[in-house]
Amino acid sequence: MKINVSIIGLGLIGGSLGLALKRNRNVHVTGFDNSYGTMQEAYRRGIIDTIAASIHKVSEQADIIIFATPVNTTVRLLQEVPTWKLKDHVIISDTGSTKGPIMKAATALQEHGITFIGGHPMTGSHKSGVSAAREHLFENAYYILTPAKQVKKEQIQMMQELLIPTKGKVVVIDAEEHDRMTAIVSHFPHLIASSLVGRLSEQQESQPFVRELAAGGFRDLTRIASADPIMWRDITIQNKDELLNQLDGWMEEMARIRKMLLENDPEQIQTFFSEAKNYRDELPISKGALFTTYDLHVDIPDHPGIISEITKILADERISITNIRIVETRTDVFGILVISFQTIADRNKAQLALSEETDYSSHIV
Ligand SMILES: NC(=O)c1ccc[n+]([C@@H]2O[C@H](COP(=O)([O-])OP(=O)(O)OC[C@H]3O[C@@H](n4cnc5c(N)ncnc54)[C@H](O)[C@@H]3O)[C@@H](O)[C@H]2O)c1
Ligand SMILES: O=C(O)C(=O)C[C@]1(C(=O)O)C=C[C@@H](O)C=C1
Repeated sequence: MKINVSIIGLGLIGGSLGLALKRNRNVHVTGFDNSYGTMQEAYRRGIIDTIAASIHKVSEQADIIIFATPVNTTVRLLQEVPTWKLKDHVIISDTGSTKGPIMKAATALQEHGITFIGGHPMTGSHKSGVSAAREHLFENAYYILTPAKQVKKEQIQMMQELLIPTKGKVVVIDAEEHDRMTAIVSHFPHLIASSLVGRLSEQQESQPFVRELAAGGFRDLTRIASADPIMWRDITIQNKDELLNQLDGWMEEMARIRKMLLENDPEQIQTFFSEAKNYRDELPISKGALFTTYDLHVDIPDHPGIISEITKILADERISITNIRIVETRTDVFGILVISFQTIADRNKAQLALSEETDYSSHIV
């Protein structure tokens, strides 16, 4: 018997989830999105098996319904759920970046005997929409579950089993704890990134050339400011209290930094940067598979045509590469070519092919 999963909202997360869940051939995915074009693309790309004719049709056959809509929309739709025709044993979940208001809306579902298990994959992108959806988005990333009170262990287990093909690390966390933790690691950094961009835009008025100078540092720190404003509007509204706590702490921190600048003590300034560097370097930052690449370093002789020689070997083996760059060209014999792959398997295959076809040594660092 197939498990019928319905996904509402087929953007980056809903689309990626459809692709990942369909790795289990026993899962049938029905999808609904309020953009018909999105549903068509999702069907064409094999993200969903069936397009639902309406949001109500999503629910009738579903064993599991997952909302992957912006969080304010999810709250609104959850309020409608008790009027939908549902299977008795249905489990409802979501992927929202905030959990407080969603779990509150879910309380009403419980009163109607409907099971709700909140969900939040801690991976994503500043890109949105179905075209950004990727099957391996969730690999190695934490996938948080926040079950409503009274949800049975077996139902949580069912949800955990459903998520196995995502290859994410499923953990159960209390919703309040979730919102406090995601405020510092995700939501507040988005506010800071957007406000830094705002500062640059302001300074550009008096110094038009300044935007041309924004290089790697500014780019890395502000990538997330390119994320979808509707998604971040909703998250900010829903996690307002935790964000205010973060902002208060940040303002105290900025006052300390101001004092440090005024005192201009080299030792104190170095300690400030050292402490941050040491802590940052030890962080187990999970990038989420979308931006994770697996690099192979190849020692290459410094002669023209070397890159095309190597890419031809990889192309003949049908190995896709996501990036290729020379990180070091030395005046002596060798340079280092770094080739990035999307999977470990591709990197291993490439290393084998290069060892068979060339004398260049390669290393995984
Ligand atoms: N983007 C991320 O990095 C990320 C990561 C983890 C979790 N999330 C959460 O996952 C959810 C989806 O985010 P996303 O990045 O996939 O957004 P997205 O914009 O890529 O996709 C949202 C989809 O929902 C559809 N939609 C909007 N209103 C709808 C409605 N009323 N009925 C049906 N479909 C509707 C949109 O057309 C769109 O296709 C959000 O709750 C977000 O907080 C996002
Ligand atoms: O990688 C990104 O661009 C993200 O913003 C992903 C990110 C985050 O890390 O803050 C954003 C929102 C989520 O709910 C989870 C992950």
